[in-house]
Amino acid sequence: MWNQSGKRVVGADVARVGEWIKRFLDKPGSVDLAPFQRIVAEAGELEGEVTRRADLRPAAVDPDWVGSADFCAVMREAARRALGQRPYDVQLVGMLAMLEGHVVQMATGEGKTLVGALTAAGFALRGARVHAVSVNDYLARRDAEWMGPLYETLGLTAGWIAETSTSEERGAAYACDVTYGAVSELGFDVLRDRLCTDPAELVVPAPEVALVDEADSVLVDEARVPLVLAGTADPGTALPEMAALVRRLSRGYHYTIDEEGRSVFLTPKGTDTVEKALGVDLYEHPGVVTQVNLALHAHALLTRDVDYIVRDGRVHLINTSRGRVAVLQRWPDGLQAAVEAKEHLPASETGEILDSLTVQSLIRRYPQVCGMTGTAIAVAEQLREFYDLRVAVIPPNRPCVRVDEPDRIFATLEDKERALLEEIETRHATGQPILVGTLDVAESERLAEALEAGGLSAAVLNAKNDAEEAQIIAKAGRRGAITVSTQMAGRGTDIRLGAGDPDEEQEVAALGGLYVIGTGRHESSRLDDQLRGRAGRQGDPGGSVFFVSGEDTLLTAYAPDQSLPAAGRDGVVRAADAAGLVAHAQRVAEGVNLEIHRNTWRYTRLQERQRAEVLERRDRVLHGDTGARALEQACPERYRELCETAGEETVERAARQIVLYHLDRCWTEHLGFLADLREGIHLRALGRLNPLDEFNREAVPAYRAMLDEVERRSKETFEKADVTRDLAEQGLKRPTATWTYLVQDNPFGSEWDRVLKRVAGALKRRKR
Ligand SMILES: Nc1ncnc2c1ncn2[C@@H]1O[C@H](COP(=O)(O)OP(=O)(O)OP(=O)(O)O)[C@@H](O)[C@H]1O
Repeated sequence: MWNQSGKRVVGADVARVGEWIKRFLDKPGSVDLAPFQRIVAEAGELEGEVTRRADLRPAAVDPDWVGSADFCAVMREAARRALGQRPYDVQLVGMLAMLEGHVVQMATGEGKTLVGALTAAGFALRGARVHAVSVNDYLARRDAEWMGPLYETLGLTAGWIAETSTSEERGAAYACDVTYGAVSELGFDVLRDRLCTDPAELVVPAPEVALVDEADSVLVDEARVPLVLAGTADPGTALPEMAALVRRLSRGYHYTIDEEGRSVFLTPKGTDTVEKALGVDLYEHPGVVTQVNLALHAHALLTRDVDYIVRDGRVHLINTSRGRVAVLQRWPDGLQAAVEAKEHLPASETGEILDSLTVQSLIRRYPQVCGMTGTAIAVAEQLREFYDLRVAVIPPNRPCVRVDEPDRIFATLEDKERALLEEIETRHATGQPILVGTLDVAESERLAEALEAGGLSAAVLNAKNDAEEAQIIAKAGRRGAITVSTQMAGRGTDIRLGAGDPDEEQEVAALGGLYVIGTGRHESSRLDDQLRGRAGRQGDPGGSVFFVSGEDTLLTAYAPDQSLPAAGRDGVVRAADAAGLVAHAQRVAEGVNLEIHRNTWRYTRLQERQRAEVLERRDRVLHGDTGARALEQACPERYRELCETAGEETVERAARQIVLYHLDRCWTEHLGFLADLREGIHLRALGRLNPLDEFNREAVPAYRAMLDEVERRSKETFEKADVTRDLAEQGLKRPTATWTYLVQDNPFGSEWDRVLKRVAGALKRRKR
């Protein structure tokens, strides 16, 4: 990974050399661009001739034409005519790399929206249906509308879906050549289709091409997030008395928290206090232990304004890598109800999980995947491991001349914060616009207050006010602006120097452009790079620096046994190996997250295979007469008899309904079984058995048994049902209301890890 810290770029030439070295270092994971560059150079020669063509799209598109020099020249001309933007050579190179099925890395402000649209158009011209996977509804709509004229010029159609879209609107959007939609919406539609009993109700067409925006965030950071379809909603279990009880406990005395802040354990003293308060022996009441643990997790490990905010009487989770409210997300395992109880709120609804699908599995359904992002190289190995994708690093249109300063490292948080305020004050006095990236909402508010107290006013952009985002961002590049923001990995954050005013732009450029200050290194170097990338877009001048302290969570959690070299009197740590320690902590954090990803994937892989097989069966039943043939074979007498009285068509329709009902019902039960199995699998690990092997050993026969059960129940129903009457009234009642949500990544590591720690903690206690 190219380490930004310590890199000083002083001019365009150095930047070019830097790019070359970067390409060399990145070689193992990145795609060779030379063939694409040759095609684009050839396209340049065709430009004059193509501009004279009246109709750009050839009468019949030969799939091989897509990707040729003539095709590139046509796409360039189409963008110029439709949008008034002539794609740069690097944008065409990016398009060709995506058409080959790669993930392209292009820096902030390089025009990825246009590259994505050109690529989508290319796939569509080849005759494929494209789903442009966005990160939110706003961007899905914005990009579809913004790029609409380009598609039109090429004789193609584009549509978008959002949370509020009706089923007709969805149907119309999916009928387009290119459909833009947030990853969650695309997934929810797939899940909802899962319950259809009439082929006419299906909304999502067969997956063909997924073009993923912010590919690292969707394909890696959010890959583990399960999208859930639930039915028959019930209120969750509220635990106000547990919340009240744990509120009285003190850290260190009643409970301890592990170094990474992922687990919390009751001390023997804490166990006594809880047992006395509840009047039960915890060891004999595992259900109560779970409730206490959930309440304790909510109390001690989840912090308001860091992990979530409370707005309009509800808990809203914060997506820490985006610094925004994670719409529709919930925590798993009753943790949601525990946090609601902690905040004195009524428990929100839960429901029986009818089906679920991880983002990774959703994307892997598509035979062709490509993507784009500002930071892909750092996750090149994961993209290859989990999706078999390669990364193409596209050079910027104009070399980046941003100055990335080495980290400023301090012994204590206090020293760091003092120096940070001084730096902001000094820079601000020159008029240079400053963007301060904080690690969480609480910090952004604290900093804005401290600045205010010092007579400086800052615009604050965080998960609490993301609706005003565009306006705040529009002003962030103005002379003298101070903007304090939580992580803004989200697209659409284009900070223009001087906010579009040419005179002010010159003035701000002369002051050094936008200066980005990070108040701490993130757990992932990609997030650091994304923050830096806000400055120096399209060859603008700019600078960036991170302030780090030995008391930052990154260091205390991931390098707890190592301490920073001694600081000078001013609190600054100058020794060269300090930067190495910070980088080490970040690598450990990245390693831990990768391991969690791998572990989750290992467990979900089998479930996903089973799911795919069940869906295949379901499809055969839904679209054909497989259900009827199976029942005819299982109960020939009954089948013949019913055909005679009710007619073959009615019997076939009823058979379809019966088999689909039991298949869906049994799958839901099987999912519940797998969840319980996984929850309990830790006990095998204590018996020195490999939990994953054990999980698979049980999950496979359970799946076969489930299929037999579908057959048995279908036969039983068929034997006694009155096929001429409504089957729902005869017990085949489907959930009347379904709802969808995402399960927020377990903040405490893998389920297994957490439960194992809990059990080990309990055993340790008992041994004393
Ligand atoms: N070929 C072009 N000619 C002129 N302007 C362009 C061209 N391509 C893109 N732009 C403009 O550059 C700006 C940035 O584009 P866009 O928002 O797509 O960048 P991005 O790479 O997606 O950045 P981010 O990572 O912040 O989302 C937009 O205002 C867009 O109109």
